[in-house]
Amino acid sequence: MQLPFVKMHGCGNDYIYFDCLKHTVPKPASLAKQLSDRHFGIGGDGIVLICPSSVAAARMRMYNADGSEGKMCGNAIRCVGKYLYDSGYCKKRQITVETASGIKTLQMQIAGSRAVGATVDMGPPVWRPEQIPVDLPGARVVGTPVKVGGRRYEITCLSMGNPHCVVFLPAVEQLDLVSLGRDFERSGLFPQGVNTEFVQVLGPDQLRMRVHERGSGETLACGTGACAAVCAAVAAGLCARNTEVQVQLRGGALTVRYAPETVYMTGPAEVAFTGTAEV
Ligand SMILES: N[C@H](CCC[C@H](N)C(=O)O)C(=O)O
Repeated sequence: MQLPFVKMHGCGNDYIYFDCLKHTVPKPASLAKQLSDRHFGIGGDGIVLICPSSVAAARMRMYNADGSEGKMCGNAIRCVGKYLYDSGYCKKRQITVETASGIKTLQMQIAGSRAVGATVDMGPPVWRPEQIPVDLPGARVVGTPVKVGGRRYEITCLSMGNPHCVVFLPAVEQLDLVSLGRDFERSGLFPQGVNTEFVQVLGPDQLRMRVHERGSGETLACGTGACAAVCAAVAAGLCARNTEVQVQLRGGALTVRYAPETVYMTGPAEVAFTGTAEV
């Protein structure tokens, strides 16, 4: 079966998008594994289905490269908004998208007849959520001491609709994220897996971050991860609340504001190419 797709990315966090408002995608989990392969498939961090919704402009379902389904994806939701706007499904500046972690509201950034990015109301963080049972001696909301891969770290765990573990380090560029990310995944601390962010504080409104994502490994950017990093930095007193924090990632920069009642994430959404997949 031939299925049209659009390859889009947010700061290099790239997914293969299918318009399920028109088409049906069979076995999305196995398709995600097949098409995400950067040698034998199209290549990507996973796939995203843009589906009908009775409560929003559309429903986003995203699958990581290993076929596991994620509950929220910050970079992908901006691209879903772009697709809905550019294709004429929803030619409005404010677009709602239903996700497995609730309905999110996007304010689209428009250039000419196309959307180029969005500010997303991501909702407030959930501290020490049930899917991250890090109940250790001395466990605290910020900076719980743990031993992973034989080394000591202080971790801050929270959910942005998906589970995150934030680790502040003096430098992140030289880290071996493949083995470090795998150590955290295999630590036994996170039975449902976790997205781990390694964060270097550059200033009160600037962070540098690398991320090892649950189900995809190191990605060039992670929208929910950037939000988790800023919330953890505010909780640790490293950034100020309600300040626009620039989060530098390998694939570009995101702006995150941890406001009194919610978290706003602003960033780009870009089309790389379109095509047809044989599924
Ligand atoms: N790997 C994540 C989903 C993708 C999140 C990330 N790409 C983002 O932009 O938020 C999970 O399984 O929870």
